[in-house]
Amino acid sequence: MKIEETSLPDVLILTPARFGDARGWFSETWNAERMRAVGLDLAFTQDNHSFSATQGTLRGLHYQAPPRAQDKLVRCSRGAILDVAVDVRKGSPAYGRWTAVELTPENGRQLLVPKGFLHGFVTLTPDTEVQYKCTDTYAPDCDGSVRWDDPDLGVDWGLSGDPVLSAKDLAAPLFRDWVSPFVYEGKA
Ligand SMILES: Cc1cn([C@H]2C[C@H](O)[C@@H](COP(=O)(O)OP(=O)(O)O[C@H]3O[C@H](C)C(=O)[C@H](O)[C@H]3O)O2)c(=O)[nH]c1=O
Repeated sequence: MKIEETSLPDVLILTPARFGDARGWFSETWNAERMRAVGLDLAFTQDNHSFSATQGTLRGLHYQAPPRAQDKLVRCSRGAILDVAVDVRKGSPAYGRWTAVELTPENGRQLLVPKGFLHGFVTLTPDTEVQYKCTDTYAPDCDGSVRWDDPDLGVDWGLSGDPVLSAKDLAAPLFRDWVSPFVYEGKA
């Protein structure tokens, strides 16, 4: 597993090795024992899979608040996405800063988005599928979001037109009107 930093110190890119042969290739997309050995001790309890038919579908910026906060390991198994994480841990030196990484089945990249970060993605092709592991199960009462196009965050989604959004995302609050439930406790 290749582990790379992004422009946000605690958001990592994990790219599993691919073992090729005449049939194609095999890859371990997650191995808890190997990851614990390099200091990534994550107990995933839920796997998610979403399909977005239209290019330019934007899901985000979302979080699940404590005590049900989730670390997420995100990968794209069909199509392509620009995956975005925003540090919203009060007291973090990177508070309000974002990073974006292109995930495709071809590049095999997975984005590790820790607790305390907003998460969202925009699809770069039609018929895109995203699969991600979470370290807590779904808790609707703790589910929250912030505007994808918030002017203070200034995320560059690379969009050429209006995105396809859910009603929930259309109604999300602005960053300045929102109080983060997360506190920075040093490196994730
Ligand atoms: C997140 C979730 C949703 N649902 C149900 C609730 C709704 O009936 C339906 C769609 O939910 P939602 O519109 O919140 O789905 P997304 O817009 O893809 O939300 C996700 O998108 C961003 C990228 C995330 O990181 C989060 O995992 C999550 O917020 O699935 C469940 O049953 N379980 C779940 O864990």
